Parts: sequence; structure tokens; C-alpha cells
Amino acid sequence: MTELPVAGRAHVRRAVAGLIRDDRGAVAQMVLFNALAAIAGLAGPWLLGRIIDTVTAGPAPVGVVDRLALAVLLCTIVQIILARTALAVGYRFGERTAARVRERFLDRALALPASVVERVPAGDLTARGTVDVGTVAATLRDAIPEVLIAAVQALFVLVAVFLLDPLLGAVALLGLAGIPVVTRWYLRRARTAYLEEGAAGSVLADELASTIAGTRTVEALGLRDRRTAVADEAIHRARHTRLRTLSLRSVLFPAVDVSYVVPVVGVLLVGGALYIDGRLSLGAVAACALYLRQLAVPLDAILVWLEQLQSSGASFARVEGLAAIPPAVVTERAAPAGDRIEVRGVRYAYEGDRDVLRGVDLTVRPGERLALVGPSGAGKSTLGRLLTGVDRPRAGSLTVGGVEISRLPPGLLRRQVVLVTQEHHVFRDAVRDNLTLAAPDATDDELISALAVVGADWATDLPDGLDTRLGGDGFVLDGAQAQQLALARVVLADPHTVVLDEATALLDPTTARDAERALAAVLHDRTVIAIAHRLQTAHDADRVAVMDGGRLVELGTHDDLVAAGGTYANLWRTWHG
Ligand SMILES: Nc1ncnc2c1ncn2[C@@H]1O[C@H](COP(=O)(O)OP(=O)(O)OP(=O)(O)O)[C@@H](O)[C@H]1O
Repeated sequence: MTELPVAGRAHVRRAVAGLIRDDRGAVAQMVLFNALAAIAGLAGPWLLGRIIDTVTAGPAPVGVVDRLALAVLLCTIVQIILARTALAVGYRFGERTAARVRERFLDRALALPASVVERVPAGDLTARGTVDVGTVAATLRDAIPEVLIAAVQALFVLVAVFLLDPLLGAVALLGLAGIPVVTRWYLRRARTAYLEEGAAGSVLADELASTIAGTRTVEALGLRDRRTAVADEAIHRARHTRLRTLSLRSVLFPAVDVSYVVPVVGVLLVGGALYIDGRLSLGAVAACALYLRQLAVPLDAILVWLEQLQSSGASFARVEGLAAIPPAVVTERAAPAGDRIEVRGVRYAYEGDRDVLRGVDLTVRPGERLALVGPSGAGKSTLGRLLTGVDRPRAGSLTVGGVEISRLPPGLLRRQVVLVTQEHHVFRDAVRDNLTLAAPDATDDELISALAVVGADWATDLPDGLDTRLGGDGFVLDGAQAQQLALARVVLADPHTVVLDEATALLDPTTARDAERALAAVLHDRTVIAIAHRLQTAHDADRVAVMDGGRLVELGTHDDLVAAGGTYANLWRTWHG
């Protein structure tokens, strides 16, 4: 998988229905308060119609008109109070639901298999977790309550017109027919357009982030023009997709504005004829016209939010897309019986069926130091990832103590075998939290002694000790300290086997010496599988496994392999010579 999936319409609809169901009490309250507000709102035009009829019927006592006017005022106040209550309930519903969407996204993102996270563009996952989740949250907080309220109001207004006069109701409905036509036209195009806009935004974020992260490389290799051209292309695409959604809105809004006037004109024309015929009072015609003018407010609200609903529908589809990724398979609960690692007939492909491991067999003896050597691209790192459960083989098996490694739950896996590379992530959190990731139940004494094993005494000297926050505004670690922290995690996880992949390759020589001392302390009494780029490591190992073209081609001690005069002997001669 090289791209994160996007959820289909049916999935998004089900997800929205689920969110509403989870807080149905709040939704019911919102609808109730709003229905009452709408009823109070309907009283105004009807009372105004009564005033007109009272006045046109002849001289009316001032007290009657005053009482009707007072009732208009009262109804307006009640309507405002009820509508504000409905909105407050709606906002609370929106905030709660937005928090649930955020939590669910985080849970799903954390449950993604490492192999997926590594392969999909980092910018896409980040954009979904920030921009898209933000858009969905804003919609749930603002748009959903307002749209629901507006829909109830619009429905009640139309019912009121029908109750006053069914013919005028029919005229009003006919006059409004243009709105669904233009809205349908818009909706048909909007989802794709907004999805394209979101995808273009992700690509742009990804390109800019990778250019900024690699500034030094860009400058060193003179790649500025090429990176600028790539960024220009991404900006151009983002601009193009934004213009497309803008052009859709430019048709929708003017067309709808005109559509509001049509039913009012129709009702006045037909209502006027009915009044002249004496079949309808002037007050009823005026009330109908006022209702239809009133209709513009909720319909406008719906249409304004429609755009937000479209863009957030696309965002929600991207957020929900994570649900389509099968979680890492963790089914094995049985504890491994022993420390022996067996690799049998392992095949693995990153893409399609282009195998980069092509039938590897290997037994790692508990306690041994095994060096994995071979030319670049032979498959050493890939085998290392499979041995540590980061990825699963396409065929064959990798077991520890008879249990499939990739099926072990994380807590059990990290007590068996751990991968140590040159990438050490330091979380913006306290030193303690950075360490207990590897051993949630470790005591402070255990954390301090793990730090001591790797020579990280600086950590205990920090102003707030284990509570000191790292990264960002906190204490910033240098490369060697970050690695010590990572190695302290290995000590705490206490696996019987460690796979080393270029663990100290990026450090400068002085730091590398310290790091290697720390590493030696960590590796003491453990089985070590070292992906060796310097053949000195192979020379010092108990056995050497030689890989070439995705296969294990030689296995034995350094002396035996040199004596055999094969691939390893050639590598050794080249390196030594
Ligand atoms: N993420 C990836 N996506 C696609 N192909 C990959 C990926 N990682 C590695 N490969 C390919 O798999 C093959 C084996 O790569 P691997 O990194 O395991 O070899 P290696 O022996 O460790 O090489 P090196 O010593 O250069 O690290 C290579 O052809 C490589 O191009």
C-alpha cells in the first residue's frame, strides 16, 4: 500500500449515522427546542396577517391591534430564547462528537501496521490528522446544529403556507423547484472536486515538508531548481483544484439567490388573483408572502453550510479511510517456548510479487552473535524487519520459540526481539514517559538503572530528573543522547535477541565510540543479529550469514567462509585489501 484509502459514500453515511446515534439524546433535544422555536417564529407573520385583516375590515379598536402587536413581540422573544437553547445543545453535541472523531482517528492511526505507516506519504497521514479532522470537527460543532435547525424551520414555514392556503403552498413549492435542480448539479461535482482539493493539499504539504526537512541535502546536491519545480507543480495543482471548487460555488450561490424571489412573486400573483376573487383575505396573502421571505433565512443557512458539508464530507471520507486498513495481525497469545529463532522458506515483496527475499532459511542459536553481510540491496534490512515483527513474510515463517513473530502482541514481542536502528524518536514528553513506553510497569529505580547501563547519567542530573520534558520547549537531546535513550528502552524491554541495523552508522567517530560502549553494555548476555556494513563486525561474530539477491548464500564462521573461498572470502579480500 503506497497511498492511504478514502472511505466510500456508504461508509461515510454509516459513520455519520453512528455518531448521531451515539448522542441521540442531545439530537432529540436539539430537534425539540428547535421545533418549538420554529412554531413561535411562525406566529409572527400569521399575527401580522391578522392585524392587516382587522384593519382592512373597517375601524378596529386600538386595543385589539395593540394586543396582536404585543403577541408578535412576545413570540419573537420566545423564539429567540428557544433557538439559542437549541443552538447551545447543538454546540455541546458538536464538541462531544468532534472529540470522539479525534480520539477514533488517533486510535486508528496508532493501530496502523508499521509497514503501512512507513510506506504511505507522511504528509497525507499528517494532513488527515490535522486539516481533515479539524474540518470535520468544525462541521460537527457549527454546521450540523445549524443545518438541522434550519431544516426544521424551513419545513415548518412550508407547512404553515400550506395550512393558510394549499394552492399558495403548491405555488411556493413549484417556485422553489429550481433550488434542488441547481443543488443536485452542484453536489454531483462537488465531492470529487473537494476530494481532489484535499489530495492536492496533502501532496503540497508533503512536498514542502520533505523539501524543508532535506534543506541541507537540497543545497549540498544543488537540487534547489528541481525541488522548486516540484513545489511549483504541487502549488499549481492545489490552486487549480481550489479554483474548480470556487467555480462550482460561483454558479450555486447566484442561482439560489434568484430562486428565493420566484416563490414570493408567484404567491403574490396567485394570491392577488384569489384576493380579488374574494377567495382569500389580504392578511392571508401577506402572511404567505412573509413566510416565504422568511424561508430565505433557513435555506441560505443550509446552502452556506452545504459547501462546508461537501468539503467536510470529503475530509470525513479521508479520516474514515483509515478504517479500511486491516490492523496489524496480533492473534497469538501463547508465550514462545524458548529463545530459538527459526526462519523457514521466507519470501517477501514490497510491491506486487517482486520478491526481495526469495526463500530464506536460517536458524539463530540462542546466545550467538550472528553477522548478516552482503552487497547493498541483498535484503539484509528487510530480513531484519521481518525478524523483529515490523513486517510479515509473503510466504514461509519466522518463529521464536515456535510462535510466529509477527503474530505476537507488542508487549510479548518486545520481550523477545527488538530492532535497533539509527532512527531514535524522542517524544515531546517527560524522560519517564519516553522510557516506560518499553516497560509500562517499570519503577523509577529500574528506569534510573537502565539509564546507568547505557551511560546516560546526564538524564538523572536534569533539573526535574525523570519528570524533565524533552524536545520542543523542553530539554533538547543531541544524537548520542537520543540513542542512549533508545538503548535504555531496549534494556527496559529486556529482549533475549537484538537485531542491529546500522545502529551507530550516522554518529561522528567520538560519539560513535561512546555509543558503541553503551551498545556493548546493552548487548551483553543477549543473542545479537548484526547487519554488518563493516566486515570487522563479521570477523568478531560467532557466525556469518551472507546474503545475495534475496537469498542466504553462505553460513559459517569467519575462518570457515574465508577458507571456502566463496562470496564472503571475496568480500573480505576486497574490504581487507
Ligand atoms: N520500502 C521499500 N519499498 C520498496 N522496495 C524496497 C523498500 N526497502 C527496500 N526495498 C528494496 O528491497 C531490496 C532489499 O533492500 P534491503 O534494504 O533489505 O537491502 P540491504 O541488503 O539491507 O541493503 P543496504 O545494505 O543497502 O541497506 C532492494 O532492492 C531495495 O531496493
